[in-house]
Amino acid sequence: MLVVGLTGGIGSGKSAASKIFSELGRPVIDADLVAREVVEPGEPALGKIAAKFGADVLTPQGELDRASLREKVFSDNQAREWLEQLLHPVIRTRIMEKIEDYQGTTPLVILASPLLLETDQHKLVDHVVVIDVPESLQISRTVARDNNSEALVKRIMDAQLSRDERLSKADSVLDNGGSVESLKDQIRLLDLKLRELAADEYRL
Ligand SMILES: CC(C)(COP(=O)(O)OP(=O)(O)OC[C@H]1O[C@@H](n2cnc3c(N)ncnc32)[C@H](O)[C@@H]1O)[C@@H](O)C(=O)NCCC(=O)NCCS
Ligand SMILES: Nc1ncnc2c1ncn2[C@@H]1O[C@H](COP(=O)(O)OP(=O)(O)OP(=O)(O)O)[C@@H](O)[C@H]1O
Repeated sequence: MLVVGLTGGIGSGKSAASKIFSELGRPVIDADLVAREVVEPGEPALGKIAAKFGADVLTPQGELDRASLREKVFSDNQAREWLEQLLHPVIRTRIMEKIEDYQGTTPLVILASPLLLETDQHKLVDHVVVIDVPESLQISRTVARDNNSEALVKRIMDAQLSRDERLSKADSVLDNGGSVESLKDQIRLLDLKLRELAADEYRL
């Protein structure tokens, strides 16, 4: 099975691209969703986060108050690094389990992750696809989507690889500076190429 990493900065279009891959029948593992699973009530990580940051990172129902934690970790690098050291190993293990579950059921699986190249998640994939947009578009699309200020989006981008560094590590690039239709066309072509790569791997 070919494991394809799909990465890009905040607001670059990973979710949009994942949806298109899903429509083509490709299974997608979404690292952002995994990151949510590992802090659900009852998970050990949630208790550790509450012990570190205090009860104001929990909602009255005892769930993680994501907006509150977001403000804290993207204004304090030490706090962000603490959170990453707690969560990234757990997220990686869950991702590995999900990849294992797909073994033998599909020729290729997509791992969509904002931090594929920033963490050692990239070691889990055979091919890196970078979805690329100019930084100005990353900011405007994220601000339009979320209830986040431009300043916060820029701080989140500062915690991620630069556009050039990310592009330098790509095996394939999707240009999402145009329409969703254009993205679809690129993904249909890329999917053919990935299927060939998967078939080559099978023949080896
Ligand atoms: C701080 C948290 C609670 C904020 O939650 P929120 O619902 O606002 O954002 P969400 O999780 O949907 O992430 C949105 C985007 O923010 C960016 N982002 C998230 N965490 C990080 C990080 N540690 N470093 C850089 N960018 C990040 C990504 O582009 C991501 O797609 C959350 O992002 C989190 O738990 N982050 C730490 C875990 C992590 O690194 N997740 C990234 C996927 S492995
Ligand atoms: N080609 C496009 N044209 C216009 N809007 C787009 C395009 N691609 C994505 N968008 C919109 O831009 C926003 C960001 O896209 P998306 O949520 O897919 O990014 P993401 O990379 O998954 O972000 P994050 O890192 O925050 O999870 C969304 O509101 C999405 O609908």
